[in-house]
Amino acid sequence: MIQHHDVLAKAEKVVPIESESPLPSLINKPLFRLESQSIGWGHKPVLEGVDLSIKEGEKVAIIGKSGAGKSTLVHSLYQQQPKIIAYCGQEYGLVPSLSVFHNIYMGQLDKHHFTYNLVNLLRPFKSQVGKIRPLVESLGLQDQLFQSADRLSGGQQQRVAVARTLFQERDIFIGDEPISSVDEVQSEQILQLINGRHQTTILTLHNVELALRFCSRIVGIRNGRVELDSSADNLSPSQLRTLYQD
Ligand SMILES: Nc1ncnc2c1ncn2[C@@H]1O[C@H](COP(=O)(O)OP(=O)(O)OP(=O)(O)O)[C@@H](O)[C@H]1O
Repeated sequence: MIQHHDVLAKAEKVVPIESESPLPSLINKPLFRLESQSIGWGHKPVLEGVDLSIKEGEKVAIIGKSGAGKSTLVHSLYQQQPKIIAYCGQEYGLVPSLSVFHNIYMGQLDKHHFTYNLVNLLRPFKSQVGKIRPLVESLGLQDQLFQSADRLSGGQQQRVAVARTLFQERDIFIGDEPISSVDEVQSEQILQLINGRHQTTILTLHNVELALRFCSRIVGIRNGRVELDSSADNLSPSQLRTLYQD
């Protein structure tokens, strides 16, 4: 369980900032705000002194070398408002014996009655197949729609996990390395899909070129701190690569 340490005693907890406006869609309101926050696991902080405010409509890439604390940060953000966030973690969490269709359908399991889900498990409703088919086509999985997940390659499994997260149709998409196992072309397709379906996205990425192309803001983590927080317009790939140096 991620702990928000009170190392900095008055540090504000990560809380959604309530909009006071009757027209929230017209205002670039903060969804997350961290102030001098220490974040870690158990009693061990991974990140300290984190100041981070993320507003509706932002597309944020979290960059940093392996072990820097990217997952720790995005998972702590997810924990703040899990009901409005579609979260795609590094572990795919697929049910191996179930088909691609059924694994993706699980993204909306909570929207239907138990009986409906049971019938759909045994004999998929045409309406649900009709909703999921375009998604699998856009991810190049149309030939695997009724293939069980345990017969997929690693990259195919990752695309199913992304599809299941997209199928949740939530306001905010948080992806923890959602393109780590797919090729460059598929990476672009996935990032286009995520951006096309969500106004607000927070992605941990290792590909700095794609981060600059698909995200409007780059947050760089190094040595347990947020070392960079800038508009993507002002940055080059070589500048981002310095975050990977010791
Ligand atoms: N579930 C967990 N329980 C305890 N410690 C954890 C857990 N997950 C990560 N950590 C620790 O937190 C630190 C940061 O890990 P984290 O996974 O956030 O880094 P990362 O930047 O996402 O790395 P990667 O790019 O390899 O995914 C590491 O020291 C790691 O051992």
